[in-house]
Amino acid sequence: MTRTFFVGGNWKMNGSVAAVSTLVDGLNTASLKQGVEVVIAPPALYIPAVQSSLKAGHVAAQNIYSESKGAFTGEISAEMLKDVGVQWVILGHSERRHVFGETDELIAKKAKHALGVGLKVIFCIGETLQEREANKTTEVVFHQLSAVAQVVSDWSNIVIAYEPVWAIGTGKVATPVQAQEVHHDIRVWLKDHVSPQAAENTRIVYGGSVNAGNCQEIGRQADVDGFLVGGASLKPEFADIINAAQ
Ligand SMILES: O=C[C@H](O)COP(=O)(O)O
Repeated sequence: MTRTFFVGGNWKMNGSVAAVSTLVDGLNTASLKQGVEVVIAPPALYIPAVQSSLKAGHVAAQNIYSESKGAFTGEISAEMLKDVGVQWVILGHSERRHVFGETDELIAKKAKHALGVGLKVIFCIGETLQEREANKTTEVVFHQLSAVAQVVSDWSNIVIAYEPVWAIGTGKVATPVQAQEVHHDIRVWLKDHVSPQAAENTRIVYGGSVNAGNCQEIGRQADVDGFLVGGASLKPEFADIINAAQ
């Protein structure tokens, strides 16, 4: 099976009514390669605006809580996303893990709930610089994967985003070889711990300082099936990254 190239734009906590309109207009008028799955994750408040105006892609939320409804001030649920027609959610982003203290267990619970409701999940994993320097990269990402594998058996609606924490927003992009190595290890892990089909079919995308200048080479790696882009998704160069699809 061919894995459709996937490019996500995670706007994080950036934007305004005016900026959303400019960004979406830019994407709507850009010349974009066909056959690339584009998913934009604006701040939740701007989801309806992007959803109603974006032509060449779908919309994701940047987070959900693991419960359906109730006394959880400030949170939104998978059911609410489904209710307004959102298909995707990002879970396990390193900023959720490190700024908001989300654990592997909570992220797994959210993933199970989101998938059960019918959402597709962009599941982020990745090691810190300290962990990489201690040669713990695979140990860390395998642990993050295992937490979800313990509660989810069907990975067909999951895109894995490998995002080394040291590369996020730092300008220090992983080399193509570094990205390929970890993506390959993740694919082997999927084969051994989920199924050969999951290994073959699951998209594994790279995130961390992707830009128009480095995307071609990284995107060419055998086990890199796309990108999750932060900073550059807020700029016109995001169209070039989409067009780097192999
Ligand atoms: O979700 C996106 C990643 O955190 C990458 O962010 P960045 O492209 O700004 O490094």
